[in-house]
Amino acid sequence: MLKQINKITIVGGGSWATANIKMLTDNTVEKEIFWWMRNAQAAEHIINFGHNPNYLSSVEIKVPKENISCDLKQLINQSDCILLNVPAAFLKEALTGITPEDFEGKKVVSAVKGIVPDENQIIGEFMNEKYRVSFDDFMVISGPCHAEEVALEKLSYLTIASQDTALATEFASMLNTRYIKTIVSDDIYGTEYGAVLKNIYAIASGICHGVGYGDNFQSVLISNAIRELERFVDAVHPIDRDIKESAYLGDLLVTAYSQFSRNRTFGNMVGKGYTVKSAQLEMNMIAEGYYAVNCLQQVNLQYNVPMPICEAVYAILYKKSSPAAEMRKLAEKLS
Ligand SMILES: NC(=O)C1=CN([C@@H]2O[C@H](COP(=O)(O)OP(=O)(O)OC[C@H]3O[C@@H](n4cnc5c(N)ncnc54)[C@H](OP(=O)(O)O)[C@@H]3O)[C@@H](O)[C@H]2O)C=CC1
Ligand SMILES: O=C(CO)COP(=O)(O)O
Repeated sequence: MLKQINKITIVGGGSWATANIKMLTDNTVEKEIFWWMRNAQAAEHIINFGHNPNYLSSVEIKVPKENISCDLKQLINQSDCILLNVPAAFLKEALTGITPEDFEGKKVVSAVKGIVPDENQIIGEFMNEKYRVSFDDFMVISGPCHAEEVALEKLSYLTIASQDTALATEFASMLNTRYIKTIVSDDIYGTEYGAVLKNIYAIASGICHGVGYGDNFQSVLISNAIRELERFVDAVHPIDRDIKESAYLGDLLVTAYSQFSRNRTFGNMVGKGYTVKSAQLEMNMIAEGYYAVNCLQQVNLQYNVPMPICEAVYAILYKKSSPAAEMRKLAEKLS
């Protein structure tokens, strides 16, 4: 079958974008990679020294110098596939000046694990509604995988989801390496919402740790979290899915327990008494779950799924509820 993807633009300059660049350029399937980031100084540094100065700086960047730019429109127009990798809260800003025509005939991949604020849409819905990207041309990269472990070439598994599983299989073949294995799925909604929710549960896990709960309680929290996640994705998009698969349970586990998790680290700081603002300032990175829990409250107005863990995190982050008191209340609702 004719190859559909030949030229890929990665949109974003953070850790996960850097890790995606590494995977795509370590993989030997023929393709050309372009890289957009908003930070001109960082782009200049990468062009001169071959390393991202701000994120995963040990990774050697093998993108041709002339393919790294801050001009997104030009890069999109040169590509047949666009991989979105900025945090959801900044996606609209990153796409300023880009029109539906720019995306015409292109494949779009989301490596974002968040909800677009105000629109309260997952990335597939947002790209479909605002940029007329058909769900048949849309893919999601997810699964339990921290950028830091990709940098260390630790064996990791990614799930590529699309309605068009032949397209997902083609894209997956461009990520496989000695240290990356890929799984193909057709569950865009479950994969996107699963990734959004696990970030919120990782914040809950961090908060619990921060206020002093131990491993025994953590495991009860996470076993309740996977049931809450399943209730929600089944309500939004009821298909036959096994929530124990790596894209759902696996991603929840790695984010809730890993030392590398931004969401867990952020929650831990909040549990220890940092304000939301000071925790955010302390981290050079973005905890998507902070934005997502606010959007999710809105989305769930349609579905009314019982979500006590999300509600507790929302109350702590947005209503200034005491983490210790909120977790004590939550503990009464877990089983
Ligand atoms: N890191 C990981 O292991 C994984 C991350 N993801 C997902 O990838 C997405 C990107 O996250 P990640 O790469 O980790 O991000 P990081 O936390 O590593 O970096 C933050 C990114 O956000 C950008 N940013 C910060 N503030 C602003 C702002 N005000 N306006 C515009 N952009 C801003 C930064 O740009 P700048 O450098 O120019 O400030 C940078 O690109 C998220 O949805 C995340 O959930 C998914 C799987 C794994
Ligand atoms: O999605 C991730 C791991 O699969 C990354 O999670 P964090 O953003 O919490 O680091």
